[in-house]
Amino acid sequence: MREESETESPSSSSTLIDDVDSKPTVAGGVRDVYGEDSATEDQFVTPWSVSVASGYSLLRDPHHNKGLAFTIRERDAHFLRGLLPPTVASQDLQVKKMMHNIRQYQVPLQKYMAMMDLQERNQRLFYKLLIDNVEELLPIVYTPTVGEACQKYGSIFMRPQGLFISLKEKGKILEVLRNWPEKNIQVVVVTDGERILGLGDLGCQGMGIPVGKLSLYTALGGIRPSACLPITIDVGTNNEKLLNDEFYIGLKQKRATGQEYAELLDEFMMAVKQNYGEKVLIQFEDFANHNAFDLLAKYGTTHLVFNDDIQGTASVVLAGLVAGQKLVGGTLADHRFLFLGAGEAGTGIAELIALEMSKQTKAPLEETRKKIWLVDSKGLIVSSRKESLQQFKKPWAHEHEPIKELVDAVKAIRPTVLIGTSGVGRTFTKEVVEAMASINEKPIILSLSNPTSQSECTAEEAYTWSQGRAIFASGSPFPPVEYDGKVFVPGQANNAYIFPGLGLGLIMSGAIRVHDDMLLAASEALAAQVSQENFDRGLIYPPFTNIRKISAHIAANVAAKAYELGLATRLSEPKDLVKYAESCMYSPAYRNYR
Ligand SMILES: NC(=O)C1=CN([C@@H]2O[C@H](COP(=O)(O)OP(=O)(O)OC[C@H]3O[C@@H](n4cnc5c(N)ncnc54)[C@H](OP(=O)(O)O)[C@@H]3O)[C@@H](O)[C@H]2O)C=CC1
Ligand SMILES: CC(=O)C(=O)O
Ligand SMILES: [Mg+2]
Repeated sequence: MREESETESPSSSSTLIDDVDSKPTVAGGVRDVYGEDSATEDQFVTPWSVSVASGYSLLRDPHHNKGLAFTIRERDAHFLRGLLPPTVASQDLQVKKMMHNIRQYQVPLQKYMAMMDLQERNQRLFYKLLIDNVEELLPIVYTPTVGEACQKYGSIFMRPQGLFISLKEKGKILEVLRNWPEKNIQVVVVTDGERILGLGDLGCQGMGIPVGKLSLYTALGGIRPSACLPITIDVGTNNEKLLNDEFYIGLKQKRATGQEYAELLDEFMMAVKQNYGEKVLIQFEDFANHNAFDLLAKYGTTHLVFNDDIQGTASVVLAGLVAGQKLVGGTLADHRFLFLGAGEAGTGIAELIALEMSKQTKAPLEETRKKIWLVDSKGLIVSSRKESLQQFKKPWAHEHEPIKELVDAVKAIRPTVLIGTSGVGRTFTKEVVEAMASINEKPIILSLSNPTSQSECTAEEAYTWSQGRAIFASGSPFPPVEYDGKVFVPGQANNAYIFPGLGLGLIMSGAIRVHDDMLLAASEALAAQVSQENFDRGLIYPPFTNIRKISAHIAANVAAKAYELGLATRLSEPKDLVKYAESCMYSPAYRNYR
């Protein structure tokens, strides 16, 4: 019975999982994927039938299509003769050709569309391309281009991606989930589109974000594409432009709030767990902060949930700061931190830094928090504002006179680290960066807001205004900068370093809950991947080129923590977790068809 499988103890579920433990696949907690055994007599079951794709339909099946890479033998065996020109090409040659084609496009959005088209046509080639050219293609399938794609989503897409669940599906969400062709889902990335990057409320068009994030789960973290499910929950939009746009693809109504919103989300959360089991990872992405913190708190105790903007961002920034100590010296507790932006990313990062400091120094969290200051749209967060602050800001309301402007806050707090999480571009002005540079020999400046247009400052501004002394990283990538005869390579502080490896670690250990210590474990693993060569170039993050290796190390550290905390349900802990993580990873190489 489904009810039994959901409430079974970790040890009983692991007995079942142990059957597949020996296989190098990323196993989830989902059994009886077709619902055949668990259905009672009064429940309906689906009459599943399995067919073998061949001929014309094989060429149009993105999961199995290989295009010109079908061998002559395969062409004969699968009725493809005549449907393809005579040449047989290797996958490597196909990659070369696709990269050549993509580089012809001058406009990033055209490259994005070419990539999405490839994903719909030949999935393995898409992932091979992305894995082999990750530095070049990440800015296309992810920030910044994905932001523009979301803004224009309604008009650029021919074929829908992911699953759309709107208010109209209330009461039927389980049925909607069952419309998705894959049954063995391990990771769901879900948004309600209200805070898409720093672009605000894009409603239903936010779908580009879960689609993009899950492409990275596969390319960077090795989770099989068939185990990934992008979902957009459409409760309306408050974006007037979209509401008045005849091509808008979502519900044309103001956002549902309060009980109506909560009930839809609750039905969704229950349906996902019922359909995919309790070990399906649900990643909340780009929700507005007035829902994000509550959803995380509410479902953190009942589901395997993780908020990428609060927790993933925190983990990646902490890693950069820990690594950065090699460049600036001292320990975390020797620093003072100032944030512009006190929302999900800002307070999430602040809390994880305070936690790590507390672990390192044994000082209570209330004490370590005092080294961290945040500025929101009304100015410095101080105790005199406490009554009117949102809950998640209250821990940061320290004793200080009110300050309105960031530059004045920099001068008063004298931070060693300045972090931008405001979603507002060009807010780290020349005056602000110069103030940081006058206080610190090597100011750490992180402009985390995405996409590029919302970055608090550009790499060029950070290096120029600090006379080449800033240690700089940004949420969206910037090209290298030449200043005073020296080339500076900015790093990318983006949660894309963390969530794929974190997800893999959770899945491979069969974790049932996400714990803050796992975020610290992920940070530690990422920081350890920064090489001396990276430090010598002023970097506090390793390049994305090695991301699969990095993800394997993150996954191993996270899984080890899950075992240590008793949150892992796969009881036979692999001896070498890094090797095991690598062996679990999806490979996009073509398979031979019999
Ligand atoms: N690099 C990365 O990996 C990540 C980057 N981000 C980026 O961070 C940005 C913020 O995201 P998130 O924290 O979720 O957003 P939130 O909406 O939760 O928070 C934004 C915060 O910025 C403050 N703010 C807005 N305008 C100003 C201003 N002009 N001056 C000072 N503060 C201001 C808001 O103030 P108030 O509370 O008063 O309204 C709020 O505290 C986005 O651009 C997002 O793309 C997010 C996650 C990961
Ligand atoms: C990177 C990311 O998650 C964001 O900007 O929202
Ligand atoms: Mg996000």
